[in-house]
Amino acid sequence: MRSAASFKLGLSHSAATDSTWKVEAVKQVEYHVIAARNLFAKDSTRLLDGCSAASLHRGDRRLIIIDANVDRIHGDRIRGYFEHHGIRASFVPMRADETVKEWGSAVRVVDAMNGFGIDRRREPVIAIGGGVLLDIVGFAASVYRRGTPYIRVPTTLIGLVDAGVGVKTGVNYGMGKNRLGTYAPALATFVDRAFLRTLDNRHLSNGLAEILKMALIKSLDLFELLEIFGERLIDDRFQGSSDELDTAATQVIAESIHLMLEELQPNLWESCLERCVDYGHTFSPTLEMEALPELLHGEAVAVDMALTSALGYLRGSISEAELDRVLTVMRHLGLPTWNDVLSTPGVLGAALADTVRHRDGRQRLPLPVGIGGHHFVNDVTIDGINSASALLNRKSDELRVRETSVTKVAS
Ligand SMILES: NC(=O)c1ccc[n+]([C@@H]2O[C@H](COP(=O)([O-])OP(=O)(O)OC[C@H]3O[C@@H](n4cnc5c(N)ncnc54)[C@H](O)[C@@H]3O)[C@@H](O)[C@H]2O)c1
Ligand SMILES: O=C(CO)[C@@H](O)[C@H](O)[C@H](O)[C@H](O)COP(=O)(O)O
Ligand SMILES: [Co+2]
Repeated sequence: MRSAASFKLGLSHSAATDSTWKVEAVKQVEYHVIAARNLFAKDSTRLLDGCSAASLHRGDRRLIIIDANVDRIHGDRIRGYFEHHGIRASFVPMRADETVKEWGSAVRVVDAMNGFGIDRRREPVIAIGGGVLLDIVGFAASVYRRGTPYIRVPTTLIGLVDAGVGVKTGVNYGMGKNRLGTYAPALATFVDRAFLRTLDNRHLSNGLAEILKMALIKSLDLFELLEIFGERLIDDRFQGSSDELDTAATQVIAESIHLMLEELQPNLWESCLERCVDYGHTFSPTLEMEALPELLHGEAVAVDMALTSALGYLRGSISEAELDRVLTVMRHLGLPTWNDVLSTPGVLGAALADTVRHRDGRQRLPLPVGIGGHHFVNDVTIDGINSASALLNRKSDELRVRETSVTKVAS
């Protein structure tokens, strides 16, 4: 018989005292964001080869959760692709917009996984759709059997540059934006801007808000690209109908993803809550939910960025000329700089208070420094926000008047 002393244990503890065990483990994470034009063209093997983890060669069937609108427009082509490559694909079309980004939709995905009898490790769920669909499917997959692999194919601009590249999943709960969620990277995301051909102007503008966010806090170069090409990229739906627009579309999307991943990779689990990518997301979660369905996600982010740019000007971190330049670009990109929800009594204070709870008791509020820089502040007061809101209201009115007179002169 072995004596107790002969057991070799990996964890250390002292038998002489009441024991406590400390467990430390590191989880290695690897995922891929892969640019792939015309992903579902029959001769494209990008999705098949993808990367070893996301390869479709493992097993010959797949569960595909697809945004119902995307299915209506692109479904035949996508079905044809899987048939062509001998993969038995089960399609589950789902309505996916902010008003149904809720627990019940996640349950529908869980039901689909149960119905399909998904093989937990070798049959990644494929999510095809906008940010809402990706967030819902990612959430459901991450809790199903405590984690089932999934692959993302974003079909909106927000999906391509933001919702498809990070590790956050979630659904709204009550008035709480993304109140239920997990950190769960997809195996891979395939970024195919051909999908943007069928996206309407408003949703293209919506995605440009998140690109503008990256520009305002990190890159004057990207901001200038948006100034020069923003409107034309919307008209062209990022399809690259000329060499110049093709280069601009590629640069804007790639740079935005790159800047985002630069911030995410060292802080994937948000152990540091001073995140510059939270810019535009201090007041907007509350504004978006209060105004739902009037404000899209990117529009609420734009209103927040306009407000905090005005605040930055009043605090001396950006000049008035820079503030005007930012507001002008927003308008050119088809984004609002104002929404009346800003005037709802108490809403800005409540929004800040909720964000402070989200950021472990401090504001950690990213504010612009010039265009392309940022710093974090913790001393914003309600009076300061109200002054910024009043200034923004006035400037937004002036912009509208100027736009109306320009339109009159043009007609
Ligand atoms: N997880 C993250 O890190 C992250 C990051 C940014 C945003 N988000 C979330 O993303 C959501 C917003 O995503 P969104 O802007 O993509 O909205 P969305 O998913 O609601 O899509 C917008 C609309 O476009 C339709 N659609 C999708 N693709 C289309 C296409 N190719 N052609 C025509 N119509 C198409 C959809 O059916 C929908 O009606 C928000 O809920 C936001 O919180 C998540
Ligand atoms: O909107 C999102 C994620 O939902 C992104 O654009 C953004 O970069 C950040 O993740 C936001 O700051 C949101 O963070 P959180 O409030 O969901 O924690
Ligand atoms: Co966002």
